[in-house]
Amino acid sequence: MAEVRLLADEPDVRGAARCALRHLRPHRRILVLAIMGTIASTASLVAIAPVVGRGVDAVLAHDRTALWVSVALLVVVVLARLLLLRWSEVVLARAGERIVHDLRDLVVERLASAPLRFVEAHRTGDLLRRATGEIADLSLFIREQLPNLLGLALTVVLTTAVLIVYSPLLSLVLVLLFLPAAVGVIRWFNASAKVVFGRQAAADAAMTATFTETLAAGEALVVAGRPGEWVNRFRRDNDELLRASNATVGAQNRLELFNLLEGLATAVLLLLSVWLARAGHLGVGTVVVFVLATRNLFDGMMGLSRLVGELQTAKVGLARLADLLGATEAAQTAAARAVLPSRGELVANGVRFGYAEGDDVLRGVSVRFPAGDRAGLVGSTGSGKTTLAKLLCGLYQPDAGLVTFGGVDLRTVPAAEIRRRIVLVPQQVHIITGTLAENLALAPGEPDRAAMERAVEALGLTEWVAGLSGGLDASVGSRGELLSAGERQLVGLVRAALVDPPVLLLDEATADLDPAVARRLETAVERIRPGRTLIVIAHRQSTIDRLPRRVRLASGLIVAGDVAGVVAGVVDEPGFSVPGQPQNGHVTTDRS
Ligand SMILES: Nc1ncnc2c1ncn2[C@@H]1O[C@H](COP(=O)(O)OP(=O)(O)OP(=O)(O)O)[C@@H](O)[C@H]1O
Repeated sequence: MAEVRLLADEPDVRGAARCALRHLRPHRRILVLAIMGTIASTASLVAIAPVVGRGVDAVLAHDRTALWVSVALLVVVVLARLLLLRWSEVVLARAGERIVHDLRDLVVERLASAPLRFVEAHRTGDLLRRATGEIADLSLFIREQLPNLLGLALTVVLTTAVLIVYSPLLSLVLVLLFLPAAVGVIRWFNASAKVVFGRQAAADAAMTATFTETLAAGEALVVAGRPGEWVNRFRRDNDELLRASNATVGAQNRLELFNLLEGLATAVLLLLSVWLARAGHLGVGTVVVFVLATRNLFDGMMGLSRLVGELQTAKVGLARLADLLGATEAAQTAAARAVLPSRGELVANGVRFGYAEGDDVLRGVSVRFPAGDRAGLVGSTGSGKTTLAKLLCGLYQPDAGLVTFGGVDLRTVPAAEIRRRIVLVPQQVHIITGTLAENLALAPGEPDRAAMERAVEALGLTEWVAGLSGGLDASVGSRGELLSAGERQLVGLVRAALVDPPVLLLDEATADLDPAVARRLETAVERIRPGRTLIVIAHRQSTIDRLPRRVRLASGLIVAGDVAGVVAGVVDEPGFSVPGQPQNGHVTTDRS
């Protein structure tokens, strides 16, 4: 497990802002433009109250010119507010969509090049939630919450300045009445927000993950007569999400105290300002400005407090997304540049590997496959054959020991280069919804139709393809449901032939194969073989019998009485080693 850093369900939100800034940087020009628009539109909003106050004073002073100037000014600021607000909303929406588009691309790119162990070690639904839901939350943040946050914060600051300019005394009363209570409410909210929003995001991801997995396992559950299990598993996660959501609503309700504070403060201020106006300490225009501006201030504070809640969701989502980008970036920076030779010996030396810490499946496997070798990898179920095959083709990296091809350590070679030289046809060949040709096109190197036809012919599969309705354009159904396990492997073999690698590893399908398909597979394997190394994880006796050499994994985990732990390796020649690496491999080569 040394090669992957696992994702946290509730990652620390502290690094999230830094990560966001990094990804926002390429879009800074459009963001700065939109932010300036938001600032100007907020300034126009705040200017409305003083302009109205000026108009009221002009009416009271019977000054028609001043009144008309105030009316004209009011029209200008209201129009400016509307136009600037709309403009900045459009610009931010565009910027948001662009940022989110780039992030989606980046996440998929990172996931596509992440180590297989990283993808396997996480629930599909969790990765899906981070790659879609969490990015959508970020998009919402940029399009709506960011302009709101800026607008409201600026409204509060500018309105406070207006209030202080118009009446320092009333402003002081307002601050004394409102501020300590407001700070208290926000602190009370924050105390629970840190926990509940993270818990809700994790519960949401868990529910998505369970839903995705149970959908995939639906057929198995129905066949086993236990569809209720699906519902039960989902219900457990759904109930947890409900509890987490209730806790979030509870935390958000704490913010409703602002309404009460607002009512109280407005009442006190109104009474006080009327009293001050009657006593001649304040002009009526000032009272009007003060009441309007106070309203703005409360609206701003209320909006801000609500946003604080929404921002927690965005922050937690961003932290989960940042966690994914950070973990997959670490894997990328370790990327290597070496090139593999076109022929060579494939060697595993002292290879140790485990899926979980302290539970090694392979404990010092050493084995050589010379160029052009034909070998069967055999052993009981769970002995680690597939695991070894994945190590031999660089899909996993050993926790200790080395895998080399032509003397080059696979850890130093980029994944795409390894795929050109060593191809694994897995037990369950992955098929996408579409046609046979679309599936063959997934082979590296973007093969064209002529190359596909040549490969099909070379493997002796022309008749099989012609028998499918539509030939290469035959639909394989949803995720290949129209193809049998053996036929999927035929697709995998044609993909391999399109790459033309010097080493082919075939993890034979265990399912009972239709004799006709089994024959086709055998022919295809024979035809693909010349000149290349062929390693077959053999499950069928007929395959084992045909291979001249067998490499046996003896219970990849435990061999009783072996002090070095488990030895599952097999080598033709014992005793080869790589400097600095332990050598635990045992030799059991069968020759027919
Ligand atoms: N992705 C995985 N995550 C965790 N454990 C795994 C994973 N894949 C395999 N294992 C475990 O590793 C051990 C070896 O599995 P592996 O599939 O390599 O054996 P195998 O010899 O190929 O078995 P079979 O013949 O049934 O295909 C098993 O105990 C299996 O449960």
